[in-house]
Amino acid sequence: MEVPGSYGVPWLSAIKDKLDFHYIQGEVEFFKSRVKKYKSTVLKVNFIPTPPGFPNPAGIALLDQRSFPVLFDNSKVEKRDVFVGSYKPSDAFTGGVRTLAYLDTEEEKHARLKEFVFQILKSTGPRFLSEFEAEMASALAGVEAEMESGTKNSIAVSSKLLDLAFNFMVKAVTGGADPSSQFGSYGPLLMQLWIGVQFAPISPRTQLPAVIEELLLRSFPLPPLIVRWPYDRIAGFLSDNATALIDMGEKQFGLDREEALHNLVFVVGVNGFLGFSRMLPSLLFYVASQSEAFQQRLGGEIRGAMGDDGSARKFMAAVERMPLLKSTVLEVMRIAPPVLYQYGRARREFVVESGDGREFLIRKGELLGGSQALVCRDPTVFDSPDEFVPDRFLGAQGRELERCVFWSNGRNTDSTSSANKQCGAKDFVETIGRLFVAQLYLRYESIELGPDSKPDSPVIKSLRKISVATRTGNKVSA
Ligand code: HEM
Repeated sequence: MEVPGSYGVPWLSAIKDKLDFHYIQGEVEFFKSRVKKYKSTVLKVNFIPTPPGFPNPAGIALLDQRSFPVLFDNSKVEKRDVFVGSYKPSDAFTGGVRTLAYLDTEEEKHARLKEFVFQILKSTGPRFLSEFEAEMASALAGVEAEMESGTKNSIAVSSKLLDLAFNFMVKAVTGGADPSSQFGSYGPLLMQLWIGVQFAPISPRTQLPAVIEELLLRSFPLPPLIVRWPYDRIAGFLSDNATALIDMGEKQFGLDREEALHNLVFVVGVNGFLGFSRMLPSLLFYVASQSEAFQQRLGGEIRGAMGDDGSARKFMAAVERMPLLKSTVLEVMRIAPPVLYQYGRARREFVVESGDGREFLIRKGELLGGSQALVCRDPTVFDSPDEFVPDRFLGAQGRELERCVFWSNGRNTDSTSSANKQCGAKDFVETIGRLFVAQLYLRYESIELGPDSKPDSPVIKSLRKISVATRTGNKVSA
């Protein structure tokens, strides 16, 4: 059967669709309204970015739990230069190197570079956790000091979480080199500039007026030269301080030093910093938005498993004894996946089946894309899909559902490998998510957010520190 939907009038309809997507309907309604109109969860759409600067927006959206996973089938879908749809930022953004994210599994370099990333995680794994723990303690101390100064009623924490994401990633890969010694407090800003300009045409809505955003950011690719200076500074810092990893890339994986370096910058900046700068605020938002009773229950589980020792070492030993923590973090990844879209291009002609059992013909070369925000809320799989239900993944039935969460470019029950395109740090990311929440509730009994909090920008109104009675209770139960 032919895929329903229409691309409309060349250029004009694509531009109208882009305006709908960003400014008129919004990203979720854009897809939902078209699903309703064409009565199909597999349909033709114009993806962003669009003409004039980006001439090939036509694609097929896969918006249900049955069709979406075809994107992870390497025999049918290729990922060569389709990291973010039809848009491929110039290699000049990454020192002239075409980095791992843009390589298909059939390219020989893909497996080598992915193994390099696995080895980075393996060789620096414990360091990632301890740097995270130290940076988080310092971020929370900063929030508490601001609260105690009494000058503000509530504290916006997004910028502190950005610092946390930046510092722990950079310190972990450099073996502890302090980025503030070179960048002062501007490290995260340099990284944001580089990422922002590189991905401007497909970025979420900014705070700029729509017309300016449209003309400035979304009409044509921006020249890499604009962010050459911040990029060179970050790459220079890693080149000077992450020599052990670059040596490893060269000796163990036969990479060119420049290739190892620029892939490392991409991993630290785009994969790590950008990913965590989206994930940490939404973790805080969803967990702290729950009732006091839930926070007590979650905190009780964490403190019961870990006692007073909040160290990363103790955390790893106790992690399997915290099922509610695991379920809660996965529910945040389901309701607010940090990366919203997945894309691929049909390697050959094949048939895809939609959630309602219809079969559609996909032709070789067609651009395919899915919205995790919709697929992870597919009502045929998840009860109350728009509600945050932290217990969702508990028990045997809950464990069955884990396979239907897709934040990592693969099923949550799949394993990343050099033969697939799943996030190279899938397990590690969930571990950091759990460590983050555990650190919160080892320190606080409950957290109250201000009414102007949003998932991407939580505002803390009050923090109730662990009482002596709770502490004594932990010692008894630990
Ligand atoms: C919250 C943090 C993170 C999130 C949400 C995340 C998510 C993702 C997603 C969705 C992809 C697939 C992109 C695509 O091709 O469509 C991906 C790829 C990848 N991620 Fe992550 N990631 C995170 C952190 C990290 C970290 C810390 C590392 C490494 C230290 C990492 C390493 C990678 C690598 C190497 C790939 C490319 C895999 C390949 O091309 O085969 N990620 N990540």
